[in-house]
Amino acid sequence: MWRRVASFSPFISSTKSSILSQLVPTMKIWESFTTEAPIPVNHGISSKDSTPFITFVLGGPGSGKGTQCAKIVDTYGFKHLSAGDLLRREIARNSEYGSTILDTIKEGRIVPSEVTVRLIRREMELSDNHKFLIDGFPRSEENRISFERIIGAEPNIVLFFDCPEEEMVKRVLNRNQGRVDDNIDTIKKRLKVFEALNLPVVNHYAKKGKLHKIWAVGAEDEIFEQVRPAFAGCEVISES
Ligand SMILES: Nc1ncnc2c1ncn2[C@@H]1O[C@H](COP(=O)(O)OP(=O)(O)OP(=O)(O)O)[C@@H](O)[C@H]1O
Ligand SMILES: O=c1ccn([C@@H]2O[C@H](COP(=O)(O)O)[C@@H](O)[C@H]2O)c(=O)[nH]1
Ligand SMILES: [Mg+2]
Repeated sequence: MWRRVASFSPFISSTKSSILSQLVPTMKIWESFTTEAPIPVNHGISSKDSTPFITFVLGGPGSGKGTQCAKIVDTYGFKHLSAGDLLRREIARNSEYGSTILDTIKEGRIVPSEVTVRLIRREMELSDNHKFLIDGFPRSEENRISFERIIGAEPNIVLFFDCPEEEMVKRVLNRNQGRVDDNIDTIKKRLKVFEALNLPVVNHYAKKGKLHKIWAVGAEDEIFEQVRPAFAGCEVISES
């Protein structure tokens, strides 16, 4: 059943246009990152034996995407690619643009699409698996369009974990994984960005009949029971 995406948030006061203007750092900062090894347009990943089977996993901060992805990996054998983890890895390995990515994450903004898609594409190319769970991406229409242009593929399935804001805030503040963005100031910013930009992506895939909306409140196993039907056509590798 469809539920209304959380709105009238106590944290969300800015208009969409003011959010949009704050989202990405000036492109100049990223110019050399994205041009030093250009991503061929329409490159695709056609060198792999199998056509990729792509699942996008959407939902607000703390909605439980990572938690449910672990179950999907165990049960259906997907390769989990968390866009946030790939960006955090760039920070951890002190890559040339790690500090700019760090600043963007601290501000709860969105890293330019070409940077993120390039990281995702690299992981897809390196993987022997052809079933991918892309977690926390695309966060905006611009992200979505960039992925489809650069990878040359659309997702087969899109999961959307729908969770009330109060619950998301509570979970993120209790997460205790030492993430630089798990603090109330950054959470407010992340929620504003999510509210402003997520819905068009969700609507796009709903119109295409690819969206599986999941009520993300309750026990983790109960939530996974709502996830299973989305993968009805996939082989079960382990009953969990
Ligand atoms: N159904 C649930 N009920 C209560 N807590 C949960 C549930 N699912 C996950 N959690 C907890 O909430 C926190 C956030 O979960 P998780 O990291 O999976 O969210 P996420 O959507 O990946 O967040 P982010 O977008 O910030 O990466 C974790 O501490 C996790 O253990
Ligand atoms: O596609 C993406 C994914 C993530 N980010 C940035 O990383 C943080 C954390 O992401 P999580 O999915 O919660 O791990 C997010 O707030 C963004 O700042 C991004 O820019 N693009
Ligand atoms: Mg996560």
